[in-house]
Amino acid sequence: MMATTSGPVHASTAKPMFTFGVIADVQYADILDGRSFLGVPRYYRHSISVLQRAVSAWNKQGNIKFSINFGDIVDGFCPKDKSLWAVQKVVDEFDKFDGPTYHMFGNHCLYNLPRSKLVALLKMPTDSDRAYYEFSPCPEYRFVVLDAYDFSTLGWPRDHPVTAAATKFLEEKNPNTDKNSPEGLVGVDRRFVMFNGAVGKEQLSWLSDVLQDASERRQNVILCSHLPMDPGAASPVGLMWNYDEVMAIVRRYNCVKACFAGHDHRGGHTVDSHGVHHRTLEAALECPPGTSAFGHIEAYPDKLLLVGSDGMDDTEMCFQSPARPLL
Ligand SMILES: Nc1ccn([C@@H]2O[C@H](COP(=O)(O)OP(=O)(O)OC[C@H](O)CO)[C@@H](O)[C@H]2O)c(=O)n1
Repeated sequence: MMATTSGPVHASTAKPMFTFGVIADVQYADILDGRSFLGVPRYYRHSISVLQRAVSAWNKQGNIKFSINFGDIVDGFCPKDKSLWAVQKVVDEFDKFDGPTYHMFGNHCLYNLPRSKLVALLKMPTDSDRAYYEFSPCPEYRFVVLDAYDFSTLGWPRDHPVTAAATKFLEEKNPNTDKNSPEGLVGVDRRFVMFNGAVGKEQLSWLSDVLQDASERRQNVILCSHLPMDPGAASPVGLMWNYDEVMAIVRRYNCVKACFAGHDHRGGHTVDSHGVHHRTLEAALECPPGTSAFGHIEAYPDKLLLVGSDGMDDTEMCFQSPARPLL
């Protein structure tokens, strides 16, 4: 039995259908250690060692089918003339893993490089500049990777209509001169800061179509996003701007079993009122030298089991409604 924040995890005797690796917020930069805005130590050079340990553990385990990187591959403090080099250096480490890695955008990625460049560098499986996509590792499971900065002030060209619309939106929601500051905002309204973003209209409609199709196929869906989507699993200041709209779509179907995210570095876990698990993953960046935050997740027909390294809590996520046979 393993220790967890959410109760005891019972080692399963059954074989998982598949297993995948997870890591979040590497935020690598070739700079001296520093601190977050709130004073939490950040180890910019050590974070790539955490990734190296993750890849080595996944390869050693031998049955990790793919890995998911939950965004913020490099830090905003990375000198901009080194951004391309730093992203490539981290991608090269992921490439040492014996399987594909699925990436998503985080705010720090977008402080460094434009969206179009990142889509290519991160080899996102899309046929355009779109940074959201889905894949199915087996007939019973579907993964949806969201672009949580599709509607945001980050990453789009200055004269792009999304930049103008998102700037106006933030102006209406956040009265502070510094739009990264949540000062004066109360409760979940604290999420209306510039380092967050939203899933845009077209992406919402695409999500609804994917979930409809997954429901018809009786698939378990796992939503992946850099930004958390439930206040029980993250601090309000880390939430997606329109997490409520995304969750309203999720609740039209009952195929989504878990939502995974990064961004809020201390991590968290909750089960929402509809039985959906929300697990925010602990950040690689904030692991003191010699420690690590990564894990692998075993997928069963009726649950997910996250087995974490020292800095990532183990979590058993039992589904409220078990998977049914395919039609
Ligand atoms: N209260 C704050 C918090 C942050 N900032 C500034 O915003 C930029 C991004 O912040 P940072 O902490 O680096 O963002 P992360 O994505 O690493 O983490 C997100 C949060 O932890 C979510 O919970 C940076 O320039 C900060 O200085 C701010 O002004 N005021």
